[in-house]
Amino acid sequence: MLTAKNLSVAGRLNDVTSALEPSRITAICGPNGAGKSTLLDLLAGLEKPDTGKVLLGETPLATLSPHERGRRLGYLPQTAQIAWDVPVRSLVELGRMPHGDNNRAPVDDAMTALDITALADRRAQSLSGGETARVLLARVLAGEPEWILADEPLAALDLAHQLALLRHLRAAADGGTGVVLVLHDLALAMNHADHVVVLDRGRIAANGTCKDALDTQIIERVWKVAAHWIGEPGQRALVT
Ligand SMILES: Nc1ncnc2c1ncn2[C@@H]1O[C@H](COP(=O)(O)OP(=O)(O)OP(=O)(O)O)[C@@H](O)[C@H]1O
Repeated sequence: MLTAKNLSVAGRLNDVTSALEPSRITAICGPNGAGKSTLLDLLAGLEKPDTGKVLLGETPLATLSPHERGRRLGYLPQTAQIAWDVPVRSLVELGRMPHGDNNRAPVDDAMTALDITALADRRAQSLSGGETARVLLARVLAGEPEWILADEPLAALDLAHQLALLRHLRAAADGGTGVVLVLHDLALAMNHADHVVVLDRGRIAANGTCKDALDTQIIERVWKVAAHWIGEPGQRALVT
């Protein structure tokens, strides 16, 4: 369990308490500025709350060494950039750094899952935006973290790569990994998450199953948009 207990950060998160379960995909949704990235940064231990704490199991995240945090939590920021112009494969291999090994299998698996094997020898800074996003995600997956914390991981991906990544994340969740995704696309959250946390102005506005948390009344209250869902479960579309 990854627990955010009574967190607050001045002006950004105001008393957020939420528990995230392993073996499922949790979507964090909410309007611009609601505090989604702030919450993810706190869950990843990259930012310290003014009050409250984050627990990984029973252990306060703040007491873990950066090394252990890096091994257990795989984090992909919203505006991920590649600082070093190394070959793509070397960049993905950096995902193994917290383990101190050069285990090839998880690196190969991650590169296959993100369809970047053909890019292995390309210089990282020569890639397109979507290719860059896939490479950085592969680095996270190569670390085989207990938790994947990703801020808008699907935003730069084309449809086929979105679906491939979602299949991979589902397989990871089925294997016990906790997957936490910040998503703006409410239909992706509705169709692919198991659980949704809706943030509104730094507070939790809804926390439950996709159907409950993304109920049209909540969408109207939080996003100020009148909308309705159409289609079958798993294939729903939001019509405004
Ligand atoms: N380092 C910071 N210092 C002060 N305020 C910040 C900082 N980073 C973000 N904020 C503010 O905190 C609020 C929440 O920001 P956050 O990035 O968590 O929102 P978000 O829900 O991820 O938004 P978006 O959908 O636009 O990415 C915003 O009003 C933002 O301007």
